[in-house]
Amino acid sequence: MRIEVEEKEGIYKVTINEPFPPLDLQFNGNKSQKSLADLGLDVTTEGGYLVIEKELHLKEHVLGLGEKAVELDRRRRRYVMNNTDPGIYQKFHDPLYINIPFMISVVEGKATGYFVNSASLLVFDIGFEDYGKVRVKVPEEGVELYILEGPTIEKVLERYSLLVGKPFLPPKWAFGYMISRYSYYPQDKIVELIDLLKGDGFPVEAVFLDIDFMDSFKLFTWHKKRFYDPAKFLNDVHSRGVKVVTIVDHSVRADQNYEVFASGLGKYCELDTGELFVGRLWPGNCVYPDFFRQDTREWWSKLIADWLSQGVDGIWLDMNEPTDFSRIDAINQVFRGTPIQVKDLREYGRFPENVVHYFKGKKVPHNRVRNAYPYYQAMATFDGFKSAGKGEVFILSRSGFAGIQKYAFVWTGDSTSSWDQLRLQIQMVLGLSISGVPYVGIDIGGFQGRNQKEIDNSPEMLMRQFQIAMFFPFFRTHKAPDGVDTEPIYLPSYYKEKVKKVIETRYRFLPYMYCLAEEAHETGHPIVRPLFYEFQEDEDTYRVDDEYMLGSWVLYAPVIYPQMEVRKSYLPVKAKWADFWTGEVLQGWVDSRNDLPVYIREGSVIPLSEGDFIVYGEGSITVEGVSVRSSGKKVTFSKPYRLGKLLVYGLGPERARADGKEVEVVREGKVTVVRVDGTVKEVEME
Ligand SMILES: OC[C@H]1O[C@H](O[C@H]2[C@H](O)[C@@H](O)[C@@H](O[C@H]3[C@H](O)[C@@H](O)[C@@H](O)O[C@@H]3CO)O[C@@H]2CO)[C@H](O)[C@@H](O)[C@@H]1O
Repeated sequence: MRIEVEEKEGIYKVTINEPFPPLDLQFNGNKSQKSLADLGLDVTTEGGYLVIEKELHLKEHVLGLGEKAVELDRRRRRYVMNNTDPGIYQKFHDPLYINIPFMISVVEGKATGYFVNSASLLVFDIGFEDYGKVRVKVPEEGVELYILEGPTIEKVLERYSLLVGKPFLPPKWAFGYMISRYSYYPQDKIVELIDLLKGDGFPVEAVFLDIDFMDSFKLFTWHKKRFYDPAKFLNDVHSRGVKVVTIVDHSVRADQNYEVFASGLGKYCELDTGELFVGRLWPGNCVYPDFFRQDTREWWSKLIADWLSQGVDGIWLDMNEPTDFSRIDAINQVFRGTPIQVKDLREYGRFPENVVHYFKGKKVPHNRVRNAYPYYQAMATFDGFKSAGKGEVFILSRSGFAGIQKYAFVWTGDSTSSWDQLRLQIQMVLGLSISGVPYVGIDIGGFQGRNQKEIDNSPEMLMRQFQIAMFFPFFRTHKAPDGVDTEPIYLPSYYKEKVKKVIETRYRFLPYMYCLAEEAHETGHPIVRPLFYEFQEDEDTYRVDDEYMLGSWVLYAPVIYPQMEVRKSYLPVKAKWADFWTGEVLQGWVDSRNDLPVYIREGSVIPLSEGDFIVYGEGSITVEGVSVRSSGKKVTFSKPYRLGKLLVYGLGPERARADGKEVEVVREGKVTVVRVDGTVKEVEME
């Protein structure tokens, strides 16, 4: 076995034999003096597999690996990395849509990252098969492996994003409330729905069009009756300040009279015999672009650019694991009319094994690179935005691989509206965040309609889903055709008001969330974070995965149990916290009776809507190019700033002066409110 180790700035690259990596990472390291053993690793071969091994310490935490329907600490389980459309999933189902071969190990407070640059079916066994070992099975003869030094989890993520790519910077509207349904139509009803929502006081930033907007599911077409005048539709929606995002699957209808199909011949996935691979998806017989090919990506980018140029604002890439129904349809066909029901067809929703791609001048079996398909599709789609001259990019992708953060938002797919899944959805979102994907969210409302007994269609459940998602970067309601309506206007008044409060609170924190998006773009830091990200040495935080942080300064402990009156939450003891609503200063295990338990960490300067700021002790932040500093007694802006109110937590002032002039100071509970409402450079408090 040939093994080479290179190093550069805290990153080690281990090359084993002759790899064929899916991502071309520009590393350029120097030859390292360290051996594999010095890095705590061992590599062996076992029945055609490479096996990478390391010790699993008794008090080690293992994090990451993308979208996994389990607890955030991945110990004592085996994970399969193979992008899959599960149709429906519950906790512990594996694999799901997004698989990222990147894990972070934390041993005695010291974090180290491991990234395996392979898009084939890897198996990560974290102390399951062998109690004291982490073993990664690679079905290849050669592989590229990167070890990323910490010592903090944050530093590992910074190094990972330097290596694999930094998150793109989305437009501000992407963080607002968006509506979606499988499927909204006809066009006038959508406009009416937007008016109803807005009329009831709900903001709407974007509307998503699911597959029924197309003519016979042909990509880049409009259904002639349902969208009788697309230009009018786009104009009607835009004139209401709302963006339009359309779904674009990877399935091109195989139809000689369909221009897109004809224009792409020679660029689709093939079988190893050289024949075109004709599969089945929503359009019936269809073909799939081979996104591993440069010429396919260029062709696709042009299609995307043309589509966007009519005024479409965003693209939703669905089914891009990639999924194909041909084998599922064939199996169902065999048993049609019999009492036999095949229970789990998930395995068969993937491309057959004899599909090949043309990648970097080689003919490669699909399974060797499968997990990177959505990455290359998203890359080509992103380029489409650029060639259309769009200043803003919005892509939502269901599947993903390492690097998807450079191009897209992701969400957790076809979730279920059940109590069990409330906690699971938080875990899945945080699991993705900690795997380098900051723009993530869920189907608020739970996608599944009425096809399972666990589904809870109660207003309380819908309200709780809005609540858990309050600070998730992606914030969209979406539902299957047979489910209840999830837009909040359909809720009974008590719950409607509660959801309004969630949306208002989210919008209140949007300026802060956007600062975090900028931080993610510059550094690779996640927007929502598990508690252990901020408090790596606090062992309690590794088992608390029903709370999350928004950046470093806001902790949120959503209510996830039915009829819960008191929410017990953990506020890490290394910091001091103030209840956002009351200003009460707290620490450790606390009880909250509030529906939205939000806590502010000491040391924060947090921009809110309407030019307001929270200040709690000494801290700083940069918002829209203005850097804001608080010494606890004085808040200074680097440029004149139109300030609304300062909400001062902790010890409040008796008197305040803005640029030397006395201003009003009032108390709201334990929060001191300094009202300024004007352009200032400095506010002093006594
Ligand atoms: O564009 C329409 C929606 O497409 C996605 O969801 C589909 C999913 O990918 C399919 O696998 C399938 O799932 C169903 C499954 O086949 C069936 O056995 C049963 O278990 O129910 C599953 C869910 O209904 O159909 C889904 C669409 O119904 C995408 O994830 C959605 O967001 C899109 O709205």
